[in-house]
Amino acid sequence: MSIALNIHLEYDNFSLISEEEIPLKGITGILGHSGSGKTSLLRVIAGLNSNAIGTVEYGDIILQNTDRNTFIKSELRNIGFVFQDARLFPHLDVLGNLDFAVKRCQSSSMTIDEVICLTQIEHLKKRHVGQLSAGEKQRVALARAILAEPKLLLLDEPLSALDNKARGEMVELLRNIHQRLDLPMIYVSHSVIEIQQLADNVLVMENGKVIQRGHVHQVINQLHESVTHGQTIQTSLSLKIQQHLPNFGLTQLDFIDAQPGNSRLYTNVVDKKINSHLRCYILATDISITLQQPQDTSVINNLQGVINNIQRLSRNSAQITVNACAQDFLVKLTRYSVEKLKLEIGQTVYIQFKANAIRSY
Ligand SMILES: Nc1ncnc2c1ncn2[C@@H]1O[C@H](COP(=O)(O)OP(=O)(O)OP(=O)(O)O)[C@@H](O)[C@H]1O
Repeated sequence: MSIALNIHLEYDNFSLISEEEIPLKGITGILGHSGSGKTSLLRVIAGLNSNAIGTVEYGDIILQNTDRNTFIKSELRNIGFVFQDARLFPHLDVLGNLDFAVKRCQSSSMTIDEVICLTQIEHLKKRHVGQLSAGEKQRVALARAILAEPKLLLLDEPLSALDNKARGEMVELLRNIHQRLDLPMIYVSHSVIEIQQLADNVLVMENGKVIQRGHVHQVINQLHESVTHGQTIQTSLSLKIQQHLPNFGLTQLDFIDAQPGNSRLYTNVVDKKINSHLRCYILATDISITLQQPQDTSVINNLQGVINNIQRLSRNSAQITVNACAQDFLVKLTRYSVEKLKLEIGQTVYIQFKANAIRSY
């Protein structure tokens, strides 16, 4: 099932044109600069933008069809929305805010206590909204949205006011909730890392249009610097947890489809079960290239590969794509290094990166 959009929305200096099919499975990330139209698109889906012209279909349910004068009101769409600012009722405590949602949804199959447990806010029940941190407010907003039992949850930059640690915890929480409730989500952000860590499919927006779409790793590995907007290019991948080496503070990883032991990689110890998958990324600036197989090096990760692309990024830097173990790795080098090593397409090289270069939240 999917949401099918064929929409045109016009403001004075901006138009959103979207002919898109968004899968109602997994988490879809929408990535783009500020002002690219991400929120406008979410608002159209939620029924919060009645100026939009065209059709919005949820499976075979028509949510909007301008030609037929059909427009299902937002409150009847059964679509949850968590905004950038949590939008809680400031005069109520946490329970009061959640009770309010329960009263509006007569048929909730989850109890308020179950949702409180799921969103890990037991200790906040009696607190007033003014006594909550930004991350705590977002948990409560999430609990409130879940209590209404939406069939789809829209999240508009819910982590933008959080520090790095709280972001990591929220990403983990959102992933758990998605899995436990099998609740499709559309998640908007301008952070490549948030989208990389959370989304299964990604749409990239620019100037009111979707310019790129596909599986998360594929889209992120093809992002152009104009979209990453100062965020470093990265290799996005999922690796299998092979074993933990607690004495060294390391976890051994492998490519998901690789024969065991063929292509060992190491990262700083990760709290995940053996054989589970780690969604991770390596910044292009964290990988270096050598022409000979490194010997006696302190850099723990070394892979042989072949250069399959060299792209100039600026006057003095280039992005090199090295295919190693059937995975493309993106490497950012200075023009000086590219010329010094005489790098060219088809050449066999070795890439190397430290354990802490394999990052995840
Ligand atoms: N109600 C409105 N009236 C006029 N212009 C609007 C309105 N809402 C949004 N816009 C304009 O539409 C464009 C897209 O806005 P939108 O909020 O969808 O972008 P965004 O990608 O979500 O940005 P951000 O990441 O900053 O939230 C912007 O130029 C914005 O100024």
